[in-house]
Amino acid sequence: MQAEVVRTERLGCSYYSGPVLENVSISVQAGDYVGIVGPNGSGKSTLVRALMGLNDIGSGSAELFGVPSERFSQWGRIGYLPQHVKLFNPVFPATVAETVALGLLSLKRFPRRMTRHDRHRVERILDELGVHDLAGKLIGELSGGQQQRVLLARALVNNPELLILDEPTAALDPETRERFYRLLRDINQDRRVTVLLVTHDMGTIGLYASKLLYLDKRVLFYGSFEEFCHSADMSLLFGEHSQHLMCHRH
Ligand SMILES: Nc1ncnc2c1ncn2[C@@H]1O[C@H](COP(=O)(O)OP(=O)(O)OP(=O)(O)O)[C@@H](O)[C@H]1O
Repeated sequence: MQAEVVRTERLGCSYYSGPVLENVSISVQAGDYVGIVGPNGSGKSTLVRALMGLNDIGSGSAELFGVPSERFSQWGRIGYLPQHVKLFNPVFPATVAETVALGLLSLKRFPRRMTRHDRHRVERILDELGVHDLAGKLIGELSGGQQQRVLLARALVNNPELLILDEPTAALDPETRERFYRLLRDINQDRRVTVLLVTHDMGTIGLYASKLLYLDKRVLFYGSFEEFCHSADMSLLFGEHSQHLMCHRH
């Protein structure tokens, strides 16, 4: 049996303005690549923020690696790339290597020192993401796509088992976006990292993700792409043309 990485049971979240998510029940298995889609304001970011302990859970429950989220503390097992990461100011005084090293240091207790092994890990991940030659550059001098790769390197430097990304491709040009998606696919397939990816790239996500979560304050669909593509309910919801566009792989 595969290990369960994320489980929510009738999860609900509210802001002062009212409920945003209701009755969300999902189970994510190790190795899954879940595309989380839905219209603006449908609660996608709220869901991943609730999993990360950044939003309160109003009702129901969530578990990470089998541990109730309120008691979960092994944050090194999760890499998180939040939405709207501000691109860095050109004079921000940190190099690429230092920015990635922060991903390691932030999980250490005081005194927060880099070991030789840590430096090696930073170098290796920069290499894997193809930004090794930028290691000594100031992060603010890089293009948006390069900065996004560096932020992904920071999220990956602890060798997380689960990677949660909230609209990571929003600022990328189409070519860089494709490359980013291929990179994530390789991370998911070669390293067996479980991926939860919030996106509006409805036409692209079908090429890469193994499961689809369609949210609109509640779960409208959760299952494999095969199920999605053969669902008459989803044809009614999206229209056959849009469903076909998302299903070109299947
Ligand atoms: N901090 C907050 N305080 C109050 N309301 C909020 C807050 N954050 C989000 N909301 C509201 O909650 C709802 C869901 O927002 P959320 O950001 O989760 O949606 P989303 O599906 O990620 O949207 P998008 O695709 O536009 O990024 C929206 O109506 C939003 O206005």
